Amino acid sequence: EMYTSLLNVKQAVRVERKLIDYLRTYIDHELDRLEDIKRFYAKVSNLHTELYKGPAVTMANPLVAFTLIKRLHSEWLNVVYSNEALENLQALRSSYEEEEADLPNLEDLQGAAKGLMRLQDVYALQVSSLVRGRFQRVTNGESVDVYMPAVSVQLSGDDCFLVGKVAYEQEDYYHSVQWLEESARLFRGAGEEWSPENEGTLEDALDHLAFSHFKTGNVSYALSLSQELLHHNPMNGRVLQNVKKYEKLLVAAGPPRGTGLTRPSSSFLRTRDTYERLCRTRGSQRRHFANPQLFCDYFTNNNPALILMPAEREVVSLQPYVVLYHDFVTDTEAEDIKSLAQPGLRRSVVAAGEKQATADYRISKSAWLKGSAQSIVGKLDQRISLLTGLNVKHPYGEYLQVVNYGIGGHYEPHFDHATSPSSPVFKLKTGNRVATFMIYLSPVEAGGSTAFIYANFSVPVVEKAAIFWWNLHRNGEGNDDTLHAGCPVLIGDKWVANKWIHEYGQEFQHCCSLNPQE
Ligand SMILES: O=C(O)CCC(=O)C(=O)O
Ligand SMILES: [Fe+2]
Repeated sequence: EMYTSLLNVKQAVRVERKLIDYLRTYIDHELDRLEDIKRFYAKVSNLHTELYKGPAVTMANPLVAFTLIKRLHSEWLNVVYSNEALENLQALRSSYEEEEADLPNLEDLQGAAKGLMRLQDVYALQVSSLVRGRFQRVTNGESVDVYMPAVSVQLSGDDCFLVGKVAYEQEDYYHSVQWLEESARLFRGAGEEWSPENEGTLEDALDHLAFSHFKTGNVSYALSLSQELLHHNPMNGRVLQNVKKYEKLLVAAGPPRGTGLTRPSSSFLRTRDTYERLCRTRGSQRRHFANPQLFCDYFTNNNPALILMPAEREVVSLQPYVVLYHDFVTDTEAEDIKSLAQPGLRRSVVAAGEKQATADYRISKSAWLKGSAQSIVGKLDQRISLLTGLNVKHPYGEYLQVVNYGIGGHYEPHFDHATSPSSPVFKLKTGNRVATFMIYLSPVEAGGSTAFIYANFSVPVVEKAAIFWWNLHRNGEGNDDTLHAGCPVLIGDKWVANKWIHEYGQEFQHCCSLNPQE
């Protein structure tokens, strides 16, 4: 599950570097082999142009006759049946196989492709721009850059084919049409040139594209693509059948209907539009001047420990109550926390009934850090306690959960608190998650904001800052306004750390109330 954490993707670079070395060795050996063959070729052809001009004369020489017979009996055989090519290839393959455990698998490829399609959707990116290495969306009929990458990578026809095929296999023709269209265009542009690394061909792209169009109701386009395919391969029986079928359908159906290209439905359609709007606009926070109750200050919480080093507090929202503490951690602390977490990173899970399971709606890896009182984790606990006035010691606070997002990594709208009595949140026997304290351990170049769906605002990632909110009303009921999400990371390597604080242990710090409004 390499695609679920950018850290693992970075590690994959090292594997490819080794493969490059293996391929260099292979090429060198093959070049040596070809040199040897060329030398033999030159030797024999020289003999024929120089020595054998008058055969009767030359063969009278027993040495010439002997070497001819020897060559024909053994030298040619050794050259033609040489095992060297196979040995070279086998050496390459066995080196490659040594790295196999560290190579991405099919699930990784599919996960990465789905990540690209997620970014396409959430940020309304144009596929035709993406394949040119640009992150653009159409606004008022014009392509505008959402982000300008420092390095731009173009996609090949085969790259697009693979993304399109992942969509196609999920019967998601909305995406397969767009990606296969680009694939066919790029394959056409590349001409008939064959590349050994490719998985698909123009024919494959046309085949999948035609069927995708047929499935979305565009029969006439499906027909013309199939005809184009037959032009390249007139003997493809299946496509010949399809052409007949499409022609019949077109006669029967009369003039074409509008085609139905709609995005596949998801589990959270109701909040999807708001979620995506909040992710797209970095400036979707409310304006401070619009509400004087939203302010910035230096906060000490009346605690002597904070008087000399007050926290820079920014009240972001009142309902739900959300605050940002700027510069909550130092660069070194953030780096240390990330390194401590690295060995323990595992695919993130979500509550599924009483159990926990992986899900497409949360793409990241996470690790739990216990840490003693003297450790960095302990120091952060202390600082969280000072700021929030809450008891964060285990089991009143959960261990620190460090999260690293993957390709298009995200966490769709959810509550941090348990919404069912059977939730694993209650395993600690310290009640529900009353509050969330989340630290942004890295900057993110684009995307990755934290969006509050019902409250209608989003907070962009602020490196080294921490965000805090109450999940429960004072009467213990969950506050629905805290429905929130981690937007897909467009560009960057996003790391956060979650500290979830429970109800118990706070009796003197955070008083209960029966008023459901508080
Ligand atoms: O990464 C984010 O911005 C939000 C993460 C989150 O909500 C969570 O981990 O529960
Ligand atoms: Fe959350």
